[in-house]
Amino acid sequence: MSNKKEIIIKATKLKKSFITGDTEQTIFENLDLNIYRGDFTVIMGSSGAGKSTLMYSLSGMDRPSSGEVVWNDKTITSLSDDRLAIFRRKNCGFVFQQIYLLDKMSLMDNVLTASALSGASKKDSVKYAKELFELVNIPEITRKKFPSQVSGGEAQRAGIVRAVINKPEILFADEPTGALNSNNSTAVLDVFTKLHNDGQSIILVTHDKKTALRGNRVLYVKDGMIYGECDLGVYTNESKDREAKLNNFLTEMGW
Ligand SMILES: Nc1ncnc2c1ncn2[C@@H]1O[C@H](COP(=O)(O)OP(=O)(O)OP(=O)(O)O)[C@@H](O)[C@H]1O
Repeated sequence: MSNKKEIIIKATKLKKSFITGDTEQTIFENLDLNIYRGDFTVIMGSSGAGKSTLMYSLSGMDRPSSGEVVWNDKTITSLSDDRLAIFRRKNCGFVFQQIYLLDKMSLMDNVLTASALSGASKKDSVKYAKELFELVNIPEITRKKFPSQVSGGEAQRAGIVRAVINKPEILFADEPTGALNSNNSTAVLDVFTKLHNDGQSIILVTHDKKTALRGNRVLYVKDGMIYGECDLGVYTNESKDREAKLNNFLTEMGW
């Protein structure tokens, strides 16, 4: 049997620059990158290095200035805005540091609203939502609460349920534990680990080493390119070996 990993995203010669006033700032240029199915890919790098910008280009949330992003056989960089929005809705789940749940709806209704937009049947969605709420450890009583009535960790876990309810090909996360305390953070990271163990492909941007340890592949963005990458192997627990490997890698990268 071949161990060759299947590519989901192939990015070629990506360039992204922003023009502010009369100054052009190039964030990355000539960047080539493959993202593989089933990987938990972590993007690290110093503040302002372009981690989020890269994630936005890969997911179609933003367009690169030039270059190509191909998902399976679909070149998303040449889709119209409308088609790109449909593509994203179908293929991407997003989790951010800020949790954008709708305040006037229960956690369950927030999730069901997201699945209704995808055209899934209500019965199937309710069944799957219940499974996911179990997975993220949110009991039935809490699912009926409004976002203002739950903890930050519970709200973020519900946000993750909403992000994966439509079975996205890739779950994208940008500092998903950035606003959480240590216990809530661990509970959220445990959800990412469970999803990854169930086969979910994940791309996550973080500054945090503890978070990065949950991934199996760490990319380091620096000087407008993927400066280095580290194969951490699959997370089982925060073993000293993986931690040492990540520490050495980050030192090499100039972290
Ligand atoms: N819409 C925009 N207009 C102009 N400049 C932008 C825009 N978005 C990002 N930038 C610039 O691009 C650079 C990279 O930003 P980005 O948010 O990708 O960095 P990052 O590595 O994720 O940083 P951090 O870790 O601090 O969140 C920054 O210098 C930022 O100011």
